[in-house]
Amino acid sequence: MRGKLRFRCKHFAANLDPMARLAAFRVLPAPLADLTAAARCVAAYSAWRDEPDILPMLTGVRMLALPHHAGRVDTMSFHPWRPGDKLEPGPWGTEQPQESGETVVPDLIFCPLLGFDRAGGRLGQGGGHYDRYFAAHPGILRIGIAWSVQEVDAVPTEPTDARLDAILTEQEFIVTGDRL
Ligand SMILES: Nc1nc2c(c(=O)[nH]1)N(C=O)[C@@H](CNc1ccc(C(=O)N[C@@H](CCC(=O)O)C(=O)O)cc1)CN2
Ligand SMILES: Nc1ncnc2c1ncn2[C@@H]1O[C@H](COP(=O)(O)OP(=O)(O)OP(=O)(O)O)[C@@H](O)[C@H]1O
Repeated sequence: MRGKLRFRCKHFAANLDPMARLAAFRVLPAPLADLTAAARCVAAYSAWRDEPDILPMLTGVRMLALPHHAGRVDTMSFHPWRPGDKLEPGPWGTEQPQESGETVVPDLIFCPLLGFDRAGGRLGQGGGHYDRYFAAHPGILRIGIAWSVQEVDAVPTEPTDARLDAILTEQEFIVTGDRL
């Protein structure tokens, strides 16, 4: 399923009309705009490969944080980051903030994914990094970010998978939990 979804995502992104790409993920829908405005800290990610770039849409938030790996390890933390701050390659190939020693626990996490379903199922890159973080911090709201073509009927779930509260695509805001 990961292979199929990577392929889908790559070709969808490559064939996106430039105007559609410009318009995608530019404005937060109302419930998310209110939540991010009220949040002390919002976590996002630095777009990798064909992932949607959501950072331009989040310039107004009080504090932004990005995922950080101290090494090729299971765990992940979040470091405060300001637009313009330097990013460097992390141990898994994604870009991350420079080591600052400063970690923060966000109130809301916008997370990347490979696949999602309408029950809040999420398929990630396979490291279990977000799942472990969600398990350790169950109170944090989890909003998946995806292109609409990343939807599948049912993501195969494991007991350790944490369900998303909602998913935002270039077409739709899908509420999947009862926390929003
Ligand atoms: N933009 C972005 N940042 C992110 C994630 C993500 O999915 N997207 N992550 C989500 O958890 C974490 C990084 N975790 C990752 C885990 C595995 C692979 C991975 O399989 N990468 C390569 C192989 C890398 C290798 O083995 O050296 C690949 O896909 O080919 C990538 C990221 C934190 N930051
Ligand atoms: N809370 C957890 N505690 C311990 N192991 C976990 C936990 N969550 C996931 N794992 C393990 O991590 C591995 C990868 O998990 P999974 O396939 O769900 O990753 P993913 O959701 O695709 O990746 P990611 O969350 O990094 O985007 C699996 O072996 C899984 O059992």
